Amino acid sequence: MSFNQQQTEELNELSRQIQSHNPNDLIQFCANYFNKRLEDQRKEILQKKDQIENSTGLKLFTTSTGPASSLPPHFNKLHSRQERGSVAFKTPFTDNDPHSSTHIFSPTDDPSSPSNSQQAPNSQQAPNSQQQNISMNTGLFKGTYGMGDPMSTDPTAPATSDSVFSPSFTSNSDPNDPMSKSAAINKSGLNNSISTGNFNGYSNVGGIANATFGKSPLNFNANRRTSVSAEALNPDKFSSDWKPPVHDFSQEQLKRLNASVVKNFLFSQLDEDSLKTIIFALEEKRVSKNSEIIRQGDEGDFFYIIENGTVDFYVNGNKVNTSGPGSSFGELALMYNSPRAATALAESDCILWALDRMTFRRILLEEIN
Ligand SMILES: Nc1ncnc2c1ncn2[C@@H]1O[C@@H]2COP(=O)(O)O[C@H]2[C@H]1O
Repeated sequence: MSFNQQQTEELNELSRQIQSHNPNDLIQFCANYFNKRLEDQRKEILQKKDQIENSTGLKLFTTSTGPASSLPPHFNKLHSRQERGSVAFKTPFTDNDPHSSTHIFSPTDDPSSPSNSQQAPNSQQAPNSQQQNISMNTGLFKGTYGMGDPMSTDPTAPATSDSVFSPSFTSNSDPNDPMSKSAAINKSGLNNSISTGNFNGYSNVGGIANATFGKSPLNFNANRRTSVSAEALNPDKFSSDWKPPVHDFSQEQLKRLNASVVKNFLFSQLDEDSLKTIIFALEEKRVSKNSEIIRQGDEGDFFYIIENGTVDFYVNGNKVNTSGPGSSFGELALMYNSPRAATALAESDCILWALDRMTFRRILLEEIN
């Protein structure tokens, strides 16, 4: 088989990058490289959006304006969409998180260096492990950072109803497209790297202890996988009768959800039904200090929101990030069907809310697409 022109150009450029950086971790480097390519491609589409709309008269990205159904009684006090703020998907690792006043970047980071393994080559905004990004109260779903702005230049934001993909650019039936509606995951095929059982009460998952600042406490990633098995990600295995989980909450949990997570969980692109679905699909998970919540290289199983506590992130053993209450993490593997990009360790006892992979993809990503 011969490559077409686009494929040849992509491969040539990748070769050039590899030759110029000579990375130690080739697989990680390639992953970073293509993530950056994806970012750039989306950014370009955003920048051309108005131009295309003006010249064609077509509205490429419509915003859902349908009437919202009512929430169940427990959530009558949920904030209105306006009160929840404007939000869309944002990953805080490949560009500056506007919530963080302490986010520090080094423009000279080597993309293949362990401290920067999620960062794409040539990025001007690489998180530097020597300059820790302490982003308390920041997160993917925190509002007020210009999300919902159709011309937002956040290249990492997945498609929202206002942004990113034009109908001609992405096919909803392309299983290779990580944002494809058909690229659903068969959860039964997933390896739950941190099983729900580990969260039943405070536990020390993985026995990781004595974390030292800036370095992972143990060689926790020795068995790092560099790809996610085709079986786990086979969209054909998605069952059409899938239903999102509906959990029972105690009054006390509802109160906490209402007071913290829901307030910070700003799914402004979701209609009330979807918001309700997401909220009832959340599972409370408590982890004890030093527990491994996510292991780099594993398959993605849950997306997490931090209600309480602090979580540290390590890439190839180097601490790269810290998140606190209101932040969320674990979105990358679910969004891109990729291995976990970092290890997440509880820096303190934490209360987390976990959203399973299927609900994340089927409700959240589809809804904001
Ligand atoms: N510097 C970082 N690089 C990659 N992932 C990070 C980083 N800091 C925090 N994370 C989070 O760690 C998570 C590990 O699982 P995911 O790859 O699904 O999603 C990742 C991010 O949410």
